[in-house]
Amino acid sequence: MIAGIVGATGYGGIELFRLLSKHPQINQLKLYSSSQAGVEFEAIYPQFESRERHPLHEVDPVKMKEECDVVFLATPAGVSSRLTPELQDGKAKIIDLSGDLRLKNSADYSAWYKKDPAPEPSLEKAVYGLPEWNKEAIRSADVVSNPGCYPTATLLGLGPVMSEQLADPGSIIVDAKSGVSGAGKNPNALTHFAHAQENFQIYKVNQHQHIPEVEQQLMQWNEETTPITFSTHLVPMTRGIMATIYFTLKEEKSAEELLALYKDVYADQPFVRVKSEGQFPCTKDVYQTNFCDIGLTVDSRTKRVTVVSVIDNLMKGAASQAVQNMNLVFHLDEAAGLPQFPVYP
Ligand SMILES: NC(=O)C1=CN([C@@H]2O[C@H](COP(=O)(O)OP(=O)(O)OC[C@H]3O[C@@H](n4cnc5c(N)ncnc54)[C@H](OP(=O)(O)O)[C@@H]3O)[C@@H](O)[C@H]2O)C=CC1
Ligand SMILES: CC(=O)N[C@@H](CCC(=O)OP(=O)(O)O)C(=O)O
Repeated sequence: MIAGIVGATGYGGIELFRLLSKHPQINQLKLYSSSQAGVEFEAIYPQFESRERHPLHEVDPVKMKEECDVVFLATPAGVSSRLTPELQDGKAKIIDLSGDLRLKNSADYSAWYKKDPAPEPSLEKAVYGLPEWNKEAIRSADVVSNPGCYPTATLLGLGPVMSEQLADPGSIIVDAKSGVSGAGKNPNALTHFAHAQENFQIYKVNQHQHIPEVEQQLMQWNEETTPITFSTHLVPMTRGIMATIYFTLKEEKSAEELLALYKDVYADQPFVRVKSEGQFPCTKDVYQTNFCDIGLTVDSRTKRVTVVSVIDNLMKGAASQAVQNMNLVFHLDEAAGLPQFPVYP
């Protein structure tokens, strides 16, 4: 198969390059760049030097949709909303890593992303690529919209209790933290080393663009969903997301009962690992993997549940989840080309 990566020079694109280079079903990689066509990928990133060279090609959807079997769009918001309509009627399947195709209501996209939305036919075609909850639809999709990094951790942490109508939706508070690579390769005032190191910051308070994405999926599970509190923080580390999620239950349950539910729901999902009682995950447990690790407890005094969900933002939060989706779209082994264990320590 031939895979194309648009935005290959960005953090998500580099991670796709690394994974797809070793994927058993990919025999050729075509890389596209909007700013450096003609330059070789290895000239920009010599750490990826090998016997093979990868020239960066111009972003030309007419060519791409016929020369590739699958095209990954690892581009900033506002790009795939324009590229997808031109790409979607060709041979290539599309997997978009940006937020452009995730929100079914285009007014929500305009309000939260402050950009023009994708056209309706593209939004209608796009299948939300959270494999653990949407596998069958992904298997027959032509266009997959890869979930956001924070929503991946949050939704995997909330899915079992929301789909079983156990959590009181109005009580949900998500306290999420991300490593700096979540902001992409270009530093800004928030992510500049001198500001971010030895610092811990909250950002986009009540304004994060992932809020409507999380609420959209919660609504699928429970129509009584109301707006949630969702806070994001920048941690001075490179990779990793931890979402600490708080809510109350509609009826009393012990941690043991909830863990049994989570283990049962995710029993057949190769990339979700539920911890044993009293154990909680940390971001290094999933470093450079496609895993989401989940731990939880119930506070016997407040009756509040605490769920802790961790992922690697560049992997399960972006590139490796995109490869997992590609595997499903092409009916391959869901784990093909994905690392089994974290890099540790
Ligand atoms: N970083 C993360 O942890 C996550 C990122 N995402 C999303 O994935 C997408 C990629 O993120 P990330 O890799 O971090 O971002 P980066 O900023 O690191 O890279 C984006 C790449 O997109 C390319 N690009 C920029 N403008 C255009 C354009 N107009 N047309 C085509 N390509 C363009 C650039 O490459 P070139 O100049 O060579 O074209 C750039 O290298 C974003 O939408 C992001 O929000 C989602 C989940 C997690
Ligand atoms: C640390 C950091 O800045 N993270 C980014 C994640 C961006 C992202 O993944 O954006 P989309 O999913 O909307 O494409 C943020 O919070 O905006």
